[in-house]
Amino acid sequence: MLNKGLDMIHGNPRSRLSDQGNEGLGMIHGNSGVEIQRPGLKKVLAQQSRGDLVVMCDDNLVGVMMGRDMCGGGFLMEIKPPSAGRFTHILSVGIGGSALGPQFVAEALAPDNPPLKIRFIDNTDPAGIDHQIAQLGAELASTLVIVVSKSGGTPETRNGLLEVQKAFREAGLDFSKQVLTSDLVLIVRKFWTSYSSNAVMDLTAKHLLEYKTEYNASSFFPKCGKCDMLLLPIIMQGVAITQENSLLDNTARIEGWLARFPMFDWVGGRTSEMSAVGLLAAALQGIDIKEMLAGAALMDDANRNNVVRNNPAALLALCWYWASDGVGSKDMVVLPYKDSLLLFSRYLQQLVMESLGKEFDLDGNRVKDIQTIPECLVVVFQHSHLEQKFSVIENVSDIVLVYPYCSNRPR
Ligand SMILES: O=P(O)(O)OC[C@H]1O[C@H](O)[C@H](O)[C@@H](O)[C@@H]1O
Repeated sequence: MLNKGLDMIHGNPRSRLSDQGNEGLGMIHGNSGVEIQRPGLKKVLAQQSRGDLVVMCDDNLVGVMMGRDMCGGGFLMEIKPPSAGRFTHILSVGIGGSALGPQFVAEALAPDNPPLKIRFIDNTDPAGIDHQIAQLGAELASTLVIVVSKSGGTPETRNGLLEVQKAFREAGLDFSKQVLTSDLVLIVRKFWTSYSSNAVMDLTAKHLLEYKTEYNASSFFPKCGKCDMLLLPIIMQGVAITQENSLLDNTARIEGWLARFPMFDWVGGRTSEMSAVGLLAAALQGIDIKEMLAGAALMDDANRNNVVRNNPAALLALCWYWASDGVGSKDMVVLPYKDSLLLFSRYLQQLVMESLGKEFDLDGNRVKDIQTIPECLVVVFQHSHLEQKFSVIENVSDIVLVYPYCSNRPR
């Protein structure tokens, strides 16, 4: 799972770089159609965690947001909404695998006061959607909407998007008109392609002006107060993360949304957290996505270990297999002791039940191995569970209990 998720950050899998000669490349731009094989990937992640590289995630808001100016000040690109000074909120619209990962990560890893606070519309309940929009109130004007759907046609997500667009209209904010012309998008893409290939590390005002001239953009680029870098004002309100040519992709393209991040068919929606689906929202909340990727790489290594007792995923699977007689005869109940892991069980539920709840295995054998993780059980369940165990019934062995824990709330 992790490997696929990690590979995703390198964009188009069609061409490959070998391990050799990768130093300094590190970040890969999706348009260049490059993928790094695993040994190279590890090296890249190590470099990223030293902070000397920029994580690129295709066409490429993560790259944009991660970019620092030469003097180490604010973002090189100043991204702002058309009707407010700066973005204050993200409204993420998606469901299932396109919502649960980012939700879990926001709950577990976002700083106490993130630069952008995130809200989710992940169901088609009209009252729930209205509630999220109403709570934004006037801050809708400073809200960046990210619409995530691998298929691009999921009705719940489409409903959420339509409701959000309606709310923008009613607030006098035109969702689609408030996006930038493709000229400047081109400039941004070209800029980052150059930056990411190390061709241009000494980006100066002059260099950016060349782009400005080349694409005849009429925007005014203010200078950074501390160095010579120019700030590119990017005006936008809507971002789509979806498969190319999906309904959502076409909508975003026709309506001229600023950014469209591709999702690839070989990445399962439920395992897409380490792709643009999870990384974009995380980066915008100020979560260190380089550390996320480095941590994922560590787990990826651990879960490839052939020695079962050193392989956490294999151990968990084996325990569950053993405890449920190999046929999923018991449910797994996940009790996070950490408040920050509250949504872990909900994320895991989708991951496991959708992956394993199949009638046939990969070889076409009938397995009907229906393994279940009941809906999000929080640690308070531990309280009632113990009460039940010690006072009412003796036997609660119809479930497998898992207690995820981490010593500190990561920052
Ligand atoms: O990302 P989408 O295509 O909109 O699909 C959203 C979700 O739909 C269903 O729930 C599928 O079972 C999930 O795997 C998927 O993540």
